Amino acid sequence: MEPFMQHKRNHGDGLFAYYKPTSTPTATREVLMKKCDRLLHEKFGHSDYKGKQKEIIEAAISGLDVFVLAPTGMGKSLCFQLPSIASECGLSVVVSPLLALMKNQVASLRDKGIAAVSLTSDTGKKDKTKIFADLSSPRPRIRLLYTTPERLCTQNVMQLLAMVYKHGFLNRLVVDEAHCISEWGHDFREEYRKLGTFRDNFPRVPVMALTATATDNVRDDILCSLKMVEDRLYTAIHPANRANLFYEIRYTSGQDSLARKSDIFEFINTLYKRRGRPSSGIIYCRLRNMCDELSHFLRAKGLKASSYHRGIKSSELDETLKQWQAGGAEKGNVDVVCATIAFGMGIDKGDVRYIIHYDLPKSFEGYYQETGRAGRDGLPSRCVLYYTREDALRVRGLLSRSHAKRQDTARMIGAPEPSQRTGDSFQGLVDYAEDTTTCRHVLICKYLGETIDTADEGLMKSLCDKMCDVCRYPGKVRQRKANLSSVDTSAWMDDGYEDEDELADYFQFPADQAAPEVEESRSPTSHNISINTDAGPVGFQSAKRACGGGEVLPDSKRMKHSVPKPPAPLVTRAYSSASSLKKPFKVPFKTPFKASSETANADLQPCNVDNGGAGGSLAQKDKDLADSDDVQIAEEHRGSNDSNIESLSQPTDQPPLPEVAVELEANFSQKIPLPVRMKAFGSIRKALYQVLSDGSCCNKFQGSALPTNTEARVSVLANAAKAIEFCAQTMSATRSGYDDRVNQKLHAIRRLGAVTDKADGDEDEDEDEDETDVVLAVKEALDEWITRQVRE
Ligand SMILES: Nc1ncnc2c1ncn2[C@@H]1O[C@H](COP(=O)(O)OP(=O)(O)OP(=O)(O)O)[C@@H](O)[C@H]1O
Repeated sequence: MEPFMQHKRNHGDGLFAYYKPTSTPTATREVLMKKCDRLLHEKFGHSDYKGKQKEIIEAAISGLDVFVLAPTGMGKSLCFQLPSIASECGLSVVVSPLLALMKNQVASLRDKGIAAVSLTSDTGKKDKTKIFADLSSPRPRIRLLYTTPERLCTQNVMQLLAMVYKHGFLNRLVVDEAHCISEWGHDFREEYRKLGTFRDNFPRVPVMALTATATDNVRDDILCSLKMVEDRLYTAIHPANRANLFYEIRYTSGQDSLARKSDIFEFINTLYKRRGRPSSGIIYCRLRNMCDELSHFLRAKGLKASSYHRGIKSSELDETLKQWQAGGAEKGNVDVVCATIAFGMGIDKGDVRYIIHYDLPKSFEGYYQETGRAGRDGLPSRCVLYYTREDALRVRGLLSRSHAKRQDTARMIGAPEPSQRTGDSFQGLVDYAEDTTTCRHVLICKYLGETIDTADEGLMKSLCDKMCDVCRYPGKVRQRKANLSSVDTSAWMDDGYEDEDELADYFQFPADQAAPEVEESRSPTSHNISINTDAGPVGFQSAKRACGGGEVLPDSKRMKHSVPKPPAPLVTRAYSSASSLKKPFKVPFKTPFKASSETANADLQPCNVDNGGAGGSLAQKDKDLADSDDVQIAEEHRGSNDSNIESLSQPTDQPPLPEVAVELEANFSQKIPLPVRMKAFGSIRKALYQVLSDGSCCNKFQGSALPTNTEARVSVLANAAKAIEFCAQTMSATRSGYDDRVNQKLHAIRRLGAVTDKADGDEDEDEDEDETDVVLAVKEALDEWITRQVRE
């Protein structure tokens, strides 16, 4: 077994590291280390190294490959920044997943007078020219070049680096947030996997990979992908524990959002009173509209709150970040940010005193990363997670439907079975929340693959000195858990992945995308739900096995036994383009679609709709559901048909879109009037046609180009538009919500058409949700068409 495979986070001596001597002369190393010590004070203003920083830096300047696993806020950046500037000259290339992360680091380095630049889609032409000129010179002056994996792997950049390498000035490759490399990592980004070519091209250049959340599998995957070499590898693994964070779960039931918001206000207010001044904090919400609602609520109560998500203009986001970083003491500044995961990696503010999760994150690692924004100055800080079983079921439903969709797609295109990693990570989080007997710190460390001897009192005290609700007030925690809705574990065992037909009816989202908006008002207050109440060792065993045990993840069986069926009230006749697209495209028009008052000014070509099919069954379904929330919402909005769906004008040089016959997907609810849906469908179809018909973005669809035959092309795009419309419709309980979602899809289609360097624009999962829907819908329509061709 390779040495790195043996490394485990270990709490015995706190740290675990391998070090191998290299050919770098000792004298040179000593000189460089002295310089690092000096720069640590002079440039970075720190009095001493933290954790294993010194050893890591020593290994780096010795020319070794380095793998660093250290908790959030430990100071990983310094581990590559310091060696990069300690050497007399030469370039370090830093690969980072997020523009925001790069921006922050580059700005901070430049403030210190260090020649750092970023090369991304944001970089202006002039700056790009300067960077290229400098790197092509015989002795480049740039010391740190931040870039994305996509850009790094372009021919231009590789050629440029080849020149730097030839001149002997390519010092190292740094891969920050390296878990993105691994399919087992929660932020997996396919493009990262190409980074191994760096080693092929520049074999003498050392590589450093850093992450806060890597299980054994992830670690092995990273080392293997980057082709890091065993006999020149230094591994530094820090314990994951953040002893200064107080972890707490607040158990509630149902979706009483007012009660939860009030509770959050009380929590913040009490904290302010206790400290005698406001404190910085972040409240994470899965949904954008909840960020807005909550920040509005808190502002109305007198707190300096602001919303942060990808639905807000980036200039406004920059402003919010600035105001929050400045703290709320000044007029106009901000204390608390209500944010989606867009506000995540790269946020480095020392004095964040609390992190609240308004609802459940989608993965354990996400939770760990997000809580890791708190207390980076080492002072006590609080992390509160609001937990309801209804929410757990909702997220579980999303993830399982997404998994089913991936399986479908994989089967269709003959790709390997997708891993169940996301579902297992989420299960780990549910087990963590359900556990009221084990210290939260212990649970986190165990989840991340550490071995903890709970009989070792000294160790236990060092992990958690009454810094979690379970250790601080165990009785109260158990009492509070009684607030949760009751469970029916038999449902857990009986339902799940078996009923493919039913699952195929659910809305499907990619597991690694932000959850879609689901109107709170539609949520049930109690269900027969299937949560494993007997978490703790057993629950965690599975999570650990899933992420750290080195085993490839199981089997549909495990999914079957651990994935509950989403609660009935959330189940509408949902989007399933996979199944719906299997139906042959309908050419004959049953009932011509008539332009009504609300569609008279629609910028779409006339379409035809099968009212008899869709409408008829809808009427029956509405009758059946006469008392449901859906219908009530529909009643409220009946008659308000003014559309806010954006128009996409068709370029004059394109011929008008050919007419198609289409039968929109039926739904139980008629909350969105059919003519409005038809208009949306037309706009989406037109947008797809404009953006995709030249074939320029076919790489997004596994290289499949749209059919050249006009009739087939029209059919594919209409089917895709139908799926996208239904996707927007299914998740909307109100007209305005529907309009917003359709507009988001239209924007996503436009983004697809823009020439982008994906990672550069891809700053958060949340941002890409719509784009992914669009891509999936088109892919499925294409697959369906290809399958039909083959059959015929
Ligand atoms: N030796 C040190 N002494 C004191 N503070 C330090 C030291 N090294 C780094 N820091 C500070 O620790 C904070 C966290 O650093 P950094 O952002 O590099 O953490 P990280 O490990 O990359 O965290 P994350 O994974 O959450 O991004 C920064 O504010 C940094 O200035």
